[in-house]
Amino acid sequence: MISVEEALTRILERFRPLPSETLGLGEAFGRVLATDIAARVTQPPKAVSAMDGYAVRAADVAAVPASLKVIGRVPAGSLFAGQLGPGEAVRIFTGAPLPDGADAIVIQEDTEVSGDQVTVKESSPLGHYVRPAGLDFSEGDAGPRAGQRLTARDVGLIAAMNHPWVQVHRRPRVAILATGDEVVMPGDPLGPSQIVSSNGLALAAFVRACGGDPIQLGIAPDRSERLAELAAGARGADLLLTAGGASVGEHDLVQSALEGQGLQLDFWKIAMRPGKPLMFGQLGDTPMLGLPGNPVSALVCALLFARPALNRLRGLDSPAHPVSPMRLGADLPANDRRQDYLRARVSKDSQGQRTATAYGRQDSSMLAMLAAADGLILRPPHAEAARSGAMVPVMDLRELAEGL
Ligand SMILES: Nc1nc2c(c(=O)[nH]1)N[C@H]1C(S)=C(S)[C@@H](COP(=O)(O)OP(=O)(O)OC[C@H]3O[C@@H](n4cnc5c(N)ncnc54)[C@H](O)[C@@H]3O)O[C@H]1N2
Ligand code: MOO
Repeated sequence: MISVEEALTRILERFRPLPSETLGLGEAFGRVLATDIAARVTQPPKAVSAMDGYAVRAADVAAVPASLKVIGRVPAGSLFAGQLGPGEAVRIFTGAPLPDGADAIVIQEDTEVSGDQVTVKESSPLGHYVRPAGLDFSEGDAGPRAGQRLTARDVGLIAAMNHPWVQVHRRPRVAILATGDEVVMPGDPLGPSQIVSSNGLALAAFVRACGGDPIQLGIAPDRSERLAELAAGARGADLLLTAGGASVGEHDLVQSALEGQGLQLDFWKIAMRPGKPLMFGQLGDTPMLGLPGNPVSALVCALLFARPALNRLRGLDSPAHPVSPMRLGADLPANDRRQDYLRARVSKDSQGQRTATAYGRQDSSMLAMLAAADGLILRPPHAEAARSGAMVPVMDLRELAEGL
């Protein structure tokens, strides 16, 4: 058995960012930029008013009340053709360019209008309510960078920088193959000793949450030829995930069946719980992660190993799993040689201090508990017994995996 760290290092060595593609900005949310963005325009392009009111010369309204002659109006999107002279004002609206000669805005609430005269009741210092050209950014300024996952804010900024298209990394294509004679799809006829398959659908959802496109290869029965046939559908995918058949029983056929198809095994078995029988290798051009069949093991391994691989494929450079220290809510016994990921409830006290309490029974078949869990308490190999109140590392499932 190898350590979790070594397994992750060996997995990540096999993955490089996928090539980029050009996408309309409207489709780019959540994708990872392949190039740096620089502003193609200056925003705002000219000095503009930040309020509805009157463009004035600050000097003319230094002493109030001041009576000015309104010589025109300038809504947003137009330009005032003339020049504003002493004793004059121009009616102006939010976002409209300042007329030449004006250097301050008086908001309309501080004025009284009569005919073409406006009486200004409050003075307005130089530059008041004026947004100078380039306040937000100037042409050539740096925007979002290559390797950034685009948020709604980024999309807004890139649009404002006048880019209709962006270069983003292609989404990883992930083939998913569930295995086992005992599993059938939800809703299908269920034999007396059969159970409903959750792994394929859960992994596909997880792949989507990680920015990939899942390809369902179906459920392979425990027969090598059929398993190999279905796995052949992974050709062209960026990653093959199998679930089940990874362990040591005579019916655990994934390794032998795929070795018959040229699988180059890199490693098999990790000192972790859940997830010990995980295997990693290469089937043709496609890296393959053989996940254990227990639903919790499959998803925890996907989180620990498939997610960093997918992050690398989609151009993100954040393979590490964020882990934060939390207070332990109940005693834990000493650990054996497998690194443990204990499903736990996390609560927050009034000071925001978080406490993680492991569920009593930790069985890798218990999907309901995983779904209810807020976090995974990380117990390194041979960790000593820990008392309630001790600080322990926890992976926060609610913050972490965009949907695990
Ligand atoms: N003698 C040993 N037995 C086992 C060992 C071991 O070291 N020695 N390891 C155990 C561990 S740890 C795990 S984890 C499991 C993993 O086994 P497999 O990857 O071979 O998975 P299966 O045997 O195919 O299935 C395990 C379990 O999960 C259920 N399952 C499978 N597929 C699905 C699915 N699509 N949806 C829902 N549930 C699924 C299956 O019915 C089994 O109950 O091996 C231990 N055994
Ligand atoms: O991954 Mo097995 O995870 O210990 O049941």
